[in-house]
Amino acid sequence: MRTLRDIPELRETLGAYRRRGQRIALVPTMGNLHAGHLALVEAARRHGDVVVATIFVNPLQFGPNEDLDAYPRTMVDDQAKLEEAGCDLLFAPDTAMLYPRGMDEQTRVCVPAVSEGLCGGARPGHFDGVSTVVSILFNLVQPDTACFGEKDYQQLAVIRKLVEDLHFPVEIVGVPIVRAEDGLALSSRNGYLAPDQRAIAPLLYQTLCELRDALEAGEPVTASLGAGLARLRENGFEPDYLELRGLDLAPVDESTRDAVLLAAARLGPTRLIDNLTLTLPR
Ligand SMILES: Nc1ncnc2c1ncn2[C@@H]1O[C@H](COP(=O)(O)OP(=O)(O)OP(=O)(O)O)[C@@H](O)[C@H]1O
Ligand SMILES: CC(C)(CO)[C@@H](O)C(=O)[O-]
Ligand code: BAL
Repeated sequence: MRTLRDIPELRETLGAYRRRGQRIALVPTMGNLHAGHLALVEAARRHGDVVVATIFVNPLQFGPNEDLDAYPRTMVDDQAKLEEAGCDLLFAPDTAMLYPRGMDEQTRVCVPAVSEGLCGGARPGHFDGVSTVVSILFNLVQPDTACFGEKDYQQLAVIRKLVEDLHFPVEIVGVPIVRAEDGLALSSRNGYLAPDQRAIAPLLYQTLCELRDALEAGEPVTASLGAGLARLRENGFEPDYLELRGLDLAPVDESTRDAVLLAAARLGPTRLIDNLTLTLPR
């Protein structure tokens, strides 16, 4: 696996693949790779002849009081994991390579409506940062396919709309959430959890599972969500949100059947997100 850090070299290398008629599958990440990321690489291998991963901790999607500086950077480990997983090329630019004018002057992409509320409400500007960097990566790599995790459910919805609205010729593949044995969704930020917090963390997923069972059995939505929030708070979580939405993230109404429970909650300084789909009874 080759690691490239600059744009001209990336374009030249990808041009050669394209001239040979090879399909390119992209896996964008922020690094500190775990089995969730490697599931994206596996999906990419099924969808393309050449797998290109990117590692870039994107300052544009972090708020002023978020963990940009603390975010784990583990390049040597990540390269070994990608190589082992069958990735062909890693693009790992620095900030000046992607944003040569600096943050303030950077042209931005905004995907309205679907970026609002949920994580977009708790992290203002976050999805503009994601949409901007993903647009840049799509323009640089020009992939046939790009793989994203369903753990970041709203992000996936934002990217699907971005691709439609800006007519990117890229097929978006959503990859199911990879979990630890106790149910906790794998995430780089799990590494911030102290042992006592790590022991409590699976309760987020357990709460979603219990809520799913209650809602599928016809329990009332508002009261069930209220009980879920109370359970999280009693156990030391500070929830940002716990919501039931349609699969397209529209609010639910009497006609909604397929739906998704979405949650974000902080345990100390660590922000965890998770989601679970379900079918509401008639
Ligand atoms: N457990 C997981 N299962 C499936 N996909 C995942 C999982 N964790 C992350 N991904 C996906 O990997 C891609 C890169 O995510 P990222 O590098 O931010 O990892 P992360 O572990 O989610 O980190 P963070 O803690 O910052 O949320 C995204 O498409 C994300 O949805
Ligand atoms: C898609 C992404 C790589 C853009 O920085 C990031 O938001 C992530 O890791 O999910
Ligand atoms: N996994 C999405 C990237 C972020 O939280 O900034």
